[in-house]
Amino acid sequence: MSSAASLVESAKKAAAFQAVDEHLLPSHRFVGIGSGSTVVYVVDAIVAKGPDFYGPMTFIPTGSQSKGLIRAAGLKLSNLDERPVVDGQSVALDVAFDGADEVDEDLNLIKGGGACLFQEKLVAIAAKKFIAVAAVKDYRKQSPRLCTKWLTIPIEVLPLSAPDVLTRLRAMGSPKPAVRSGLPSKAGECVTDNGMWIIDAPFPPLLLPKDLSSSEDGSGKNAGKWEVSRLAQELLRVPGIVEIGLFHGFNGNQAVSLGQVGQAQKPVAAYFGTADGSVDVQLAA
Ligand SMILES: O=C[C@H](O)[C@H](O)[C@H](O)COP(=O)(O)O
Repeated sequence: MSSAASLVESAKKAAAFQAVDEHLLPSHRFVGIGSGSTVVYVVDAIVAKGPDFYGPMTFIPTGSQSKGLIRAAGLKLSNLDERPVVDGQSVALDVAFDGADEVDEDLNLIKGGGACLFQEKLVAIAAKKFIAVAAVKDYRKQSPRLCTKWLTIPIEVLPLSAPDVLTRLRAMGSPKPAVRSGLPSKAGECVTDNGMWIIDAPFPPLLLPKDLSSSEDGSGKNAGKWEVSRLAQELLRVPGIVEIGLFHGFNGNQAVSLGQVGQAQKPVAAYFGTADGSVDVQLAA
C-alpha cells in the first residue's frame, strides 16, 4: 500500500474509533451499521471493545456488505424488520453509524457513491442518533455546499423507468445524468442490493435555506441553483425514483423537538479523519 493510501486508511480508522468511543454506550441494544470502506473501521472499533461490551447488542445492516461485516466480526445480526415491537412500534435503533460522500456545513449529506443509499436511509431514520464517519479523501468531502466536491447525486431508480427519469432530471437542470455502469466488475448497469439501478445526476452546488434571497419566487431555486431540501422533495416526486442519496432536513435532536421522530435523515455529528492524524468533529448547530 502506498503511503498516501495508508494515510487514508489511518484517517478513516481514527474517525471511526473516535465516533464509536463517543457515541456507542454500553446501554445500547440496537445499532445500525452503514456501508462503505470507512464503516469497516466502525465494526473494528466495536469489536475492540470486547464481547462483554457488544454481547448484549444487536446490529442492523444497510445492505449485503454491512451484513457480511457484522457476520464476519461475530456480532449479533438482525434486520430492520425483525426488531421487537413495543406499543405497536418497532423499537428505535439507539445509534447508527455510516459513511458519507460529501457533507455540507448544515450536515446535509450525499451518499450512494458505493450504490448503497436506500437501506442506509431507512436505517438512519429508524435511529435515535445518526453519526457520519469519513476520512482523508473523505475529509476533502467536507464542503460548505453539497455538489461542490462530489459533483453528482446518486439516485436509485426502477430499471425500466431509467430513460424517463433521465429526461425528467435534464428538465430539472441536471446537465448530464447517466445510469451508473457496473464496470469493471460487472458488465452492464450497476445493480443495487434492492435490484434497482443508480443514476448519477450532476447538479450545480446546492443551496441552504439561508442562501435563498427574500425575493425567491417559491421555486426553491436561486439563479438556477436548487435549495437542497426543495430539490430532494422534487426528485422524490418523479415516478420511478425509489430513493435519493441526499440525506437532508433535520437531525434526530431536531426531530424530537419538532415531534417528527422517525423522520430524521441528517447526522448529529460527522467525524473526519484528517491528514495529520487528528479527527475533526462537525456537530449539528
Ligand atoms: O454507497 C455507499 C455509501 O453511501 C457509503 O457510505 C459512502 O459512499 C461512503 O463510502 P466510503 O466510506 O467508502 O467513502
